[in-house]
Amino acid sequence: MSFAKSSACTPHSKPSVWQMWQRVRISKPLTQCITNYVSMEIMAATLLAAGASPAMVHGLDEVEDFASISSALLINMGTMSSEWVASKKLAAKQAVLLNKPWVLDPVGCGATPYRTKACLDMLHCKPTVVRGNASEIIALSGAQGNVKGVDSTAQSSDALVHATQLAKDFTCVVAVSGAVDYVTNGRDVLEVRNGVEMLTLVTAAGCSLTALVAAFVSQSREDPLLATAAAMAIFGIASERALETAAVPGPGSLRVGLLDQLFLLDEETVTKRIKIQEREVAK
Ligand SMILES: Nc1ncnc2c1ncn2[C@@H]1O[C@H](COP(=O)(O)OP(=O)(O)O)[C@@H](O)[C@H]1O
Ligand SMILES: Cc1ncsc1CCOP(=O)(O)O
Ligand SMILES: [Mg+2]
Repeated sequence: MSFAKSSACTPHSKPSVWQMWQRVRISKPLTQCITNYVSMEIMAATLLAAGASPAMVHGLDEVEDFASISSALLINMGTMSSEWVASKKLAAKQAVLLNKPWVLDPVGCGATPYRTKACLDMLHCKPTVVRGNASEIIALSGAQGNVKGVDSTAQSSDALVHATQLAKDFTCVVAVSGAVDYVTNGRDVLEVRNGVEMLTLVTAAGCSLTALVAAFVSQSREDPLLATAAAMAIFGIASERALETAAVPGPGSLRVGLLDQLFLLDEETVTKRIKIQEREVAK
């Protein structure tokens, strides 16, 4: 199945990527982000530009109540301490209790034993989706990876087998980003080929992407696999347009342009550029 030209939707077909995005733009889901100090501003800006309503709320005394009123929850392991981890567990538990989706970004998993254990603990709190770079997903699966802090040293294709196993073991969707993004529920695999390599030089680009996934998934509960791929494709297309239109083709302009393009992208551009394909896997 290719989604390249499939913007139309009949009563019996899946909603298109564009339609999934419009649900976000229309509903403006309140998206609670328990994230890291680096990403807070760009993540909030990304969600706003794409049509969602972000709130960066991580205080232990408040997270549970905030999770109750939010439509989506993003939990990011970037700059953590034991109090933050306690907040994350409380919020995730509340989301699960209220049947709300939550999305995990295991930033830097594998870098230290403390971080790896904290990410694993969160994985046991039943995320709807996990999105990480290749090194993080490999480490999360328990395999020995080559980790360099929060950056990946592996190819996304190397992490696909680990992503698939994690998705099966934890009954969730797992997305690995990279030159090709892979999104799997343990059985089906979608490949997303949108995006630009320079995103790896924009700090918290991946963090922001994961928050966007949370917003998309909250409005397309029936298909978290496609909703995750949709968010990744939209983010990738916006980055392509941002780099093409930048006065200075560097990470600074890409960062700003990405926000502008998330605001400006229209259906024709998305339909023309989208590169989501179902990967053929032996079943
Ligand atoms: N080599 C690449 N070519 C194109 N896009 C890439 C490449 N590497 C990463 N990306 C994109 O950059 C964004 C962030 O992914 P990544 O760098 O893997 O995550 P993180 O920032 O968490 O390490 C994603 O949209 C991904 O598709
Ligand atoms: C640099 C850094 N250090 C701790 S969190 C963080 C941001 C990581 O962002 P991303 O995972 O999107 O590259
Ligand atoms: Mg990351």
